[in-house]
Amino acid sequence: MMATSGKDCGVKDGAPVCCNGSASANGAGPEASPSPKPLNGATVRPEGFTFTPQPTIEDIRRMQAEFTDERDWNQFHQPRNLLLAMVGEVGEVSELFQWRGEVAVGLPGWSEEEREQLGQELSDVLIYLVELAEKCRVDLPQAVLRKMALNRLKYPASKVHGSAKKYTEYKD
Ligand SMILES: Nc1ccn([C@H]2C[C@H](O)[C@@H](COP(=O)(O)OP(=O)(O)OP(=O)(O)O)O2)c(=O)n1
Repeated sequence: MMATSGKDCGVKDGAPVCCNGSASANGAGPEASPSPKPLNGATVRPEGFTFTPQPTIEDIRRMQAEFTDERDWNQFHQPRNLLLAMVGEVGEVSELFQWRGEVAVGLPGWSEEEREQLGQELSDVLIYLVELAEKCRVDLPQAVLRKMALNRLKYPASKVHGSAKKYTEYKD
């Protein structure tokens, strides 16, 4: 989703917190992106890819709400409808990958048309996900922060580094 670099999120007093950092924008692929500066010893990814900071998840919620209101479509956009619509769009993303071999980061060999198609299908998934969260009254950005804090607790880096095992497989 909309990611910003320069944010350092964690848990303080049992609650997820985020420290402000400057968000960086580039709006283009790896070549146009300056390498992000290391933060708190974090690894700098060699490809240096970041998202642009806008639109935020709230921006997307508002734009889709306007789109839906203008068409009198809320009657069709109940939670179950949105869930099924989102799953259908996930299927459309899958179609782009289904008959290929392993696909490497950056999608080498994909045409511009295929990349554009992927961007559209991923956007459909996100749009329906955000509206589903809205209609279920889930504050998605805050829910994500809490979930990522839980993930860090379940998977301490010092314990699971280099292993893809599920947390239930650890004995201690
Ligand atoms: N009832 C609808 C229909 C469409 N959309 C919006 C949200 C999605 O971003 C996009 C989905 O449009 P389509 O159902 O036409 O699906 P695709 O854009 O994927 O077209 P296709 O199925 O031809 O690939 O439009 C919506 O909010 N509510």
